[in-house]
Amino acid sequence: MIYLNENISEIVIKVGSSSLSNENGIDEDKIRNIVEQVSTLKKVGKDIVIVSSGAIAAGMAELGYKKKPSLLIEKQACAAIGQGLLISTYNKHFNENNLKCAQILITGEDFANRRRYLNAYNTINQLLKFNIIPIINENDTTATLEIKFGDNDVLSAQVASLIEADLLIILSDVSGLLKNLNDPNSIIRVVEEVNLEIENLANGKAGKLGTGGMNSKIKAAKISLSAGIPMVIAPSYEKDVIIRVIDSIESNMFNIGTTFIPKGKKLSKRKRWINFSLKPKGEVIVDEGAQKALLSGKSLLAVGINEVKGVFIAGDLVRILNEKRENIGKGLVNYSSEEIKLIIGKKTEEIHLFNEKFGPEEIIHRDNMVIEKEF
Ligand SMILES: Nc1ncnc2c1ncn2[C@@H]1O[C@H](COP(=O)(O)OP(=O)(O)O)[C@@H](O)[C@H]1O
Ligand SMILES: N[C@@H](CCC(=O)OP(=O)(O)O)C(=O)O
Repeated sequence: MIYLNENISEIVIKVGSSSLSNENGIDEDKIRNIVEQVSTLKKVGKDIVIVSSGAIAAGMAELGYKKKPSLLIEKQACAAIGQGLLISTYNKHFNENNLKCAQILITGEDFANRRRYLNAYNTINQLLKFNIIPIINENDTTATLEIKFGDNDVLSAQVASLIEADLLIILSDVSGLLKNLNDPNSIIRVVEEVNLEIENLANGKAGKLGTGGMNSKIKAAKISLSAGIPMVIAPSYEKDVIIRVIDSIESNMFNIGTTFIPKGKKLSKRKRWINFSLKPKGEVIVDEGAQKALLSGKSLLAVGINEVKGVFIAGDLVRILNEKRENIGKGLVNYSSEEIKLIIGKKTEEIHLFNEKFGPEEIIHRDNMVIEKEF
């Protein structure tokens, strides 16, 4: 049965390396199977964006690697060799189904730059209008460790959040999130909150061909849920898995994979971008009064700041910590670390007295702040 509910019209499908390759490189049968399911969904009017791994695995096979190389530069070379092969395989099978696909390669740096982030959004949207299936991968050849998304699970959740998709499906080589890796029956069917107990289930290792492992799928779930988007980790090897996942959500049966259901408050798109696409460049330590003000939704003023750490410029993201060094949240600063040091603990009137050029009174405006409150 094909799901026709209009509520789920935009779907991001992440395909892990093990779901499309084997020790000999790209596994055409696996790709054909995914492409055929996507084609079925396109016929009933769904918009599909694929986030596909597999470039490194494809390149490894070409170079005769038996296991994943450890050096980043070797992986980058493998990805450069494999990415073309990967896309041409998708292209061949989509063409057989009278569909076209497009390649998009992005890095974490692209998403950290708001203009490029919005450009990515516009391009994906235009492709969808053209009825073309965007196939996104991290640009492994240019992404170094500091600017990497790290894995495609997180990238797929960022993409789902960017286009405000209705559903994110992560296809992998496991039946879902397991309590015990050796017992497929220990699957958790529904997760409503990604708490420590859930985070601790991920054992930190990826499979032979994968990169992110379960850790990164849990990180992806946090991003997806903060955007109000349900996410399902599902077994790519099950017949008609994508269509069954959609059915499982539609019927509230949750009978395939692990479904993460959004329950909490949804963050605005801008706050999601601040929270998940940018890396903090420093820290501000605030006093108790400021902590209270921030938790009740106010902006951060100089008077509540005790200390500044790191070197940053206006517009950078910084962490906000309390006096016990517990995390309160993050925000974009209106001033550099050097400027803030000059006005720490001062009231706005005092600051204006000695520097009339002083701009906005907020060091971090509440619209540019995300409260995380991990204490
Ligand atoms: N609690 C868990 N439940 C299921 N899989 C887990 C868990 N903890 C770690 N894993 C590992 O995560 C792997 C899937 O991630 P990964 O190898 O990155 O695959 P993919 O290429 O599909 O992203 C599984 O094969 C499994 O070894
Ligand atoms: N960008 C890499 C994939 C990295 C990755 O996250 O892999 P996986 O854990 O298999 O989804 C590639 O194309 O090989």
